[in-house]
Parts: sequence; C-alpha cells; structure tokens
Amino acid sequence: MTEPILKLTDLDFAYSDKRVFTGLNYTLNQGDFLSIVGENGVGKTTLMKLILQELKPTGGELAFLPTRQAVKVGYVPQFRNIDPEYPLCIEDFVGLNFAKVGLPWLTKKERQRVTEILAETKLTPMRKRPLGQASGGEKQKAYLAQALLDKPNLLILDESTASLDPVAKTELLDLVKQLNEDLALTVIFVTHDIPLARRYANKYLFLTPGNYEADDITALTDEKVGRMRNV
Ligand SMILES: Nc1ncnc2c1ncn2[C@@H]1O[C@H](COP(=O)(O)OP(=O)(O)OP(=O)(O)O)[C@@H](O)[C@H]1O
Repeated sequence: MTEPILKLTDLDFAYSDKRVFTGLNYTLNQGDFLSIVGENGVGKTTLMKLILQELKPTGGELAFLPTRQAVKVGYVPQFRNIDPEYPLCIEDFVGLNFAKVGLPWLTKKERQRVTEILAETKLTPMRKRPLGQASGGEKQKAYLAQALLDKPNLLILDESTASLDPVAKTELLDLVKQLNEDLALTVIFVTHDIPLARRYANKYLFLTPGNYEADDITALTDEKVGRMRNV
C-alpha cells in the first residue's frame, strides 16, 4: 500500500511582492519517483527550498508524513565545477556529512558506512582521487553518495544531471532508480529534460506560471508538453 511522505496543501509562496505559486496541492507517496518540470523561473528551485525548509510557505501547508522526524531528506545539487586544487579526495568528501565540530575523524561505524556507500555508488575504484580532478559524472556521483550517506528516505535531485553527458546521466539515474526500486527510496527529480523524466519517473508535476498539472508520467505526452509550454 502506498503511504504519503509529503503533502502540499494550498501552498502559496511569494518573495515579498513576487508571487511564485499559489494554491499548490500535491501528495507524494513513498516510493514515488516524481519529476518536477517547467520553464525557467516558474518556481522549481523555490519549491525545493520549501521542502528543504530553507524557506517558509507564505500560505497553506507543507507537511512531512507520518511525522517530520520520520522523513530524512537527502539533496544532490546542480552540477558545480570544483576547483582542481580542491583538497579532499572522493572518499573524504563523501564522509564530510558525518563531520562534527571538534571531532573531524570518523568512528569505525561511520567509516564502514562510507565504504558501503562508495561501493553502492560504484566509486570504490576512484575513492582516493582528488575530487577536483574527477570527471563530471564522478563528481555528481560523489554528491549523490554524500547525500545518501545518512540513509535518507526522500532524495532530491535538483537538475543534478543537467551538465552531464548522456552516459554519465544514465549512470547516475540508473543508480538512483535502483535505490528507488530496491529500497522504495522516494525521489524528486527536478529537470528540463522531458525524455529523461519519462524514462525514470512514474509521476510528474508540471509547473507553469500561476498554475500546475500533476499526473502519472504516461500522461506527459509531447502534445501536452507543447500546450503547457505555451500557457
Ligand atoms: N531570493 C529571491 N528573491 C526574489 N525573487 C526570487 C528569488 N529567488 C528566485 N526568485 C524569483 O522567483 C521565481 C522562481 O524562481 P526559481 O529559481 O524557483 O525558478 P526555477 O523554476 O527553479 O528556474 P530555473 O529553471 O531557471 O532554475 C523567478 O521569477 C525568480 O526570479
């Protein structure tokens, strides 16, 4: 049975006098792979910031279910180029999520978890490579591994594949899809790439200026995409 993990009820958000969306209703179920699509500036990143609780709704409600404590969110950002001189290797970068103030070293259990997640994300062979010298796909996998380290049950991919080549895109999303299928990890995938959304997601949320539409991914036809882009 599918249980809800996130519920948006009449959600409104505005940056002072700039209204981004109004009356947004959506229920995300555990194990869903939701693609959020829509033109530039329509509010996709703003919605992610609301889910990450970096912003507060200006109206309505955003609720984690069954409780706030039960939902752990992992976040994979947009691709950012990293200074080639960046001092950490992939393994140390992935372990950063466990770093504590005043206790920079990891416990045995934490080191084991880093080893496990490096294997799951297929980064073990290049774990000692300086992150700044890794390929774009490896860098994004390192961000994915870091986001997965603390075993989230809701993973947000915020245009994380946008600058990757097709092979690296597929590799990253295949990994995420596998976790989605094996562990019922719930995924929110923000993208401009409709074919990629169709290939991996089972649901979509299409934001348009002042409106939105949500359905099963099979309903996201070319004709609909064309129509939604012209509203
Ligand atoms: N801090 C801010 N203050 C005021 N307006 C903002 C702020 N951040 C974003 N906006 C505006 O809010 C709207 C939604 O922005 P947002 O970044 O959420 O869109 P997006 O759909 O993620 O765009 P893109 O696809 O280009 O990443 C845009 O018109 C943007 O200019």
